[in-house]
Amino acid sequence: MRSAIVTLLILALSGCASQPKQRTLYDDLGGAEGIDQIVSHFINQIGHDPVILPYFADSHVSRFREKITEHFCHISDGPCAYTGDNMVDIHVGMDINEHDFNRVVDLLYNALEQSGVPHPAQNRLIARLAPLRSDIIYR
Ligand code: HEM
Repeated sequence: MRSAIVTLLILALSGCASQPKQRTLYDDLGGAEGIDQIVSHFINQIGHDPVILPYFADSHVSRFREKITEHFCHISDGPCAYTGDNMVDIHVGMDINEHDFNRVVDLLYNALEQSGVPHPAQNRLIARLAPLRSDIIYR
């Protein structure tokens, strides 16, 4: 009886060990700390870009930081809910063209590079953001 219980315990424990948590894009971006760093570099990139900065003239950096952090976390399968506005509502009235959209993507690439994110993870994040393009441009 005792050995049966021990066997069951061992089986239960090895069952736990054989199901490791699936590695997510969030993990590959460096988790919460990594995304914090990416967002800091991204905001810095925007702050130095003469074409993109004017779009943010009336924005609150602290809110943008909080919501874009949640957004990147959520879209990369991290443990966060996105509590900001939807993509259309945010960008409506900005009349963003394709050129400026691509420019923001380039700024994000720069931020990912500065944060030391490996290239495959950079491309995976951008691939998840790309489908949002039609909600953002010409609104
Ligand atoms: C895939 C690309 C993009 C994503 C995922 C994205 C996402 C976001 C998010 C999450 C916010 C904060 C939402 C909130 O406050 O509730 C935001 C705000 C903003 N975005 Fe975007 N965005 C993108 C592209 C762009 C582009 C291309 C521009 C301009 C060229 C832009 C300009 C802005 C501005 C100005 C704000 C601040 C709005 C405000 O303060 O009310 N975004 N964006």
